[in-house]
Amino acid sequence: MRLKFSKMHGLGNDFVMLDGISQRLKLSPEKIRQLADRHTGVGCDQVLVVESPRTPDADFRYRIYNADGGEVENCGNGARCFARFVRERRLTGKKQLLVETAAGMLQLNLLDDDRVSVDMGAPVLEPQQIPFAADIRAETYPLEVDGEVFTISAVSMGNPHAVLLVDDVDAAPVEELGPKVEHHQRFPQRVNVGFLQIESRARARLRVFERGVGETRACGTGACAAMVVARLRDLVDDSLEIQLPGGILTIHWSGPGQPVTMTGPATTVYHGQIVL
Ligand SMILES: N[C@H](CCC[C@H](N)C(=O)O)C(=O)O
Repeated sequence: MRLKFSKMHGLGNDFVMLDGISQRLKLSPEKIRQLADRHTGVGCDQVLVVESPRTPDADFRYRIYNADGGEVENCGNGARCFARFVRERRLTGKKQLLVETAAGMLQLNLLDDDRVSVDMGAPVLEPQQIPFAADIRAETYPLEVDGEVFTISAVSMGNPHAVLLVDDVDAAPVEELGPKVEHHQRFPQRVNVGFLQIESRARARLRVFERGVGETRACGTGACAAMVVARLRDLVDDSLEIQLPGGILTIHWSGPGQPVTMTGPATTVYHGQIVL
């Protein structure tokens, strides 16, 4: 199968973007893993597929696959790159897009300063909807890992996130603790793991060990989850600049039941073809 693709990234969280409208795609988990492989394929954190919408008021549908081949519900950096991709491929002339994802509808806005703003929807905090094994909803939960108890918060942005507060992200045990929390039995669908350092009520630093990928240079849904957790604990105000290893995302959230808005760049690196 010969596939045309675009290689893109959002602050270094990189993607293989596929137009599933102009070309018929049959992508098994094995083919996704092959595409994502940084030695034998194109190499990326996630593979994103553009499809025609299934509901009348949506402009497109977009599907997200982690490098391990698993399909997931949401991808914030990917949503920004998606908006740039469909414009550059002339699949639309619009600057405001309504897009179906497995997590629900996303509103994407291409801004004049070349960034993309995404209404990521409202966070979900009920444990069983995250999903996370807990009797009642709380701001924080004790999580035992190898006999040590860590304090986490749990939230869904359509995809599950655990957030831990740390004093210094550079010294955070991302590689060692990340996979153990990702695969913790209290997260039946595994989980993305954020390490969050609050610098002020308007600035924070974040590293994310992503479900199905490992540590990425940025994670949009992770930044949204971190904002929600910090805001609920009254550590930040409604607008937060989050510094990730790959760069800065601006997140706005005015409180429970309200949507989280994420704004940042989306970059096209090159276009290519691959034979799978
Ligand atoms: N990098 C993506 C998150 C992908 C989440 C994926 N790792 C999952 O399993 O939910 C983002 O910018 O939101």
